[in-house]
Amino acid sequence: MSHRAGFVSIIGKPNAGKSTLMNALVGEKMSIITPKAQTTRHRILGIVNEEDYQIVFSDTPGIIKPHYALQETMMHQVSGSLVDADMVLLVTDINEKYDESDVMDKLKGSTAPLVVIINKIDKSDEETVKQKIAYWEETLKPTAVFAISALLNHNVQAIMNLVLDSLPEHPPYYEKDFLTDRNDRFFASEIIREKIFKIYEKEIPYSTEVIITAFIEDPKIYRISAEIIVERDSQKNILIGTGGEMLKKVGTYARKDMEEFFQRKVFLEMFVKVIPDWRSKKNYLKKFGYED
Ligand SMILES: Nc1nc2c(ncn2[C@@H]2O[C@H](COP(=O)(O)OP(=O)(O)OP(=O)(O)O)[C@@H](O)[C@H]2O)c(=O)[nH]1
Repeated sequence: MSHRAGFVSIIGKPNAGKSTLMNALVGEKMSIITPKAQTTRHRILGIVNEEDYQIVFSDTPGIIKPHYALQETMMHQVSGSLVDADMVLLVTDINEKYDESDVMDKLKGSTAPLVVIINKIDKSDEETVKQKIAYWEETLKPTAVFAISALLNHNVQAIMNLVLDSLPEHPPYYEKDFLTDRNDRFFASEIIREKIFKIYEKEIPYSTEVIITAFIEDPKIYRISAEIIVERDSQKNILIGTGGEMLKKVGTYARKDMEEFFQRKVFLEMFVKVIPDWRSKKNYLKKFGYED
């Protein structure tokens, strides 16, 4: 029996709904989703396996003009995901302005068929949807344009059908029981990071990195230790909160999500550590896995 396989790269501006779409396509909560921009820092693969095909979706960080070293490595990951793509899904937010010039720049290097996704139509009206479809057809001359709501899973199947129709004949790229290229440690740290993005304001989430320092898999319980890295003492104080109250909240929510994700009881301990300006230091970025 013939087998088809390919890479589908999901790109777009921060907050357009890339992670939500990937999760809807893959059907698992793989990429963390929060209302704040730039949540996704790494390229993450989500793999859909069936007997006769394998689709490798890759969710990427939102496209921006980089201001510090961490953002530079994030942008390299976007370019990397375009190189081997068999199809590119450009996700746009229907309620955002038309300026997508940095996105267009990134696309210049790509020869894969381009599909424009107009997302969040649940927050719009028919007339605007029509205008946006016309705008994207005219501007990018894509292979197709879809108007969807990733959040409500509206019209997501139509994208899936097109992806399936276009998938080239190829043996599987990954083992058929592989769902992602990331391990349990990665998801544990992403779950903690998601809670930090949800609970804290302003610069705290962007100044934070989460390192899993221990992950012990006992048959009945996972024992997980994490270090939360911030850039300054003042951030450490905010993160911990009066009497440790805020950090406790992070821990409680994160543990609940981990228990659901891993289908195990979880014991979670967290420590906060200051590394001044880690986001601008190449050696720390490398250590934290941001190397290209
Ligand atoms: N109303 C509505 N909200 C959506 C939809 N899709 C995503 N969102 C919301 O938009 C926000 C951003 O979604 P994400 O999926 O994290 O966006 P992203 O493009 O991956 O963001 P970055 O990681 O910052 O690049 C979240 O609050 C989502 O719930 C949609 O179809 N409709």
